[in-house]
Amino acid sequence: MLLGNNTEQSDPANRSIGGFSVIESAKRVLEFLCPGTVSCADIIALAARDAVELTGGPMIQIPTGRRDGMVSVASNVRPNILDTSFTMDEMIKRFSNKGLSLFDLVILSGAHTIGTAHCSSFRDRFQQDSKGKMKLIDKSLDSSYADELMKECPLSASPSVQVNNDPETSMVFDNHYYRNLLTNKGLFQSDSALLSDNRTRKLVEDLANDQQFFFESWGQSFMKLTSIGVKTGDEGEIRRFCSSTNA
Ligand code: HEM
Ligand SMILES: [Ca+2]
Repeated sequence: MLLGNNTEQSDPANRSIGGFSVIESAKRVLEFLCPGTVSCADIIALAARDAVELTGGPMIQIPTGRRDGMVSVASNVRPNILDTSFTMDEMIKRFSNKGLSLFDLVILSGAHTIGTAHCSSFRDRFQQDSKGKMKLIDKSLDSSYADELMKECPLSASPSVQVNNDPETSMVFDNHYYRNLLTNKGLFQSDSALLSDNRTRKLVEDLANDQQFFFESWGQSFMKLTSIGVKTGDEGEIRRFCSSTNA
């Protein structure tokens, strides 16, 4: 079972993930043309790869042949992802558990150059006092940026309100994310941490100054990301529908 109580999708950390119907449509076409061949895991990896290219990022070739898992339990979610509140050491640990380096952490975080976030993922970085004035809680956040965020995310805001991750070029895969970090305008605490930490500051500066360097590095780190824990051979299966296992 992949949907419903206690599955990976049911964990609140996964609540904002969308696009499942798009993956299912791609699967429908593939099953019609070429049954039992392309896994849902491959479709998702290729969709992520294509999203980067379609928004102006680097073109990357990645291997296919992933097989789909048969087990989905909510308790597997939290230990395998990061939270925006993590310290640098916690992030490094989670990444190294997957064979990813400190370099990969800085490069892959650059994905926050596109897309959006719900207010709840950064609202604890500032507070609104009784007069409506912004009080900065996290001093690594630029206060005028925090002011803007508070206006977009007032306490009265609906939980569905979203803001752009990279306000000026949220639809463009560029190195603007790193430029934002340099001016203390990282949206999540986990973004700001990359500039605050001595181990990663220089790399952030280099990426902010050299988009080509970001694009080349992205190719390498994304390749590693899409190779983690891949099932091959007789492990798993090729699902017929991405929303359920075959059995
Ligand atoms: C380093 C640790 C990371 C943390 C703590 C983190 C956290 C988050 C959070 C909280 C959001 C907003 C979710 C919401 O409120 O709707 C988000 C959005 C996003 N993240 Fe990350 N993320 C991390 C790494 C990554 C990586 C490695 C990638 C891709 C390689 C990535 C790609 C994205 C994208 C594309 C969005 C925007 C999604 C959308 O527009 O729907 N993130 N991230
Ligand atoms: Ca951008």
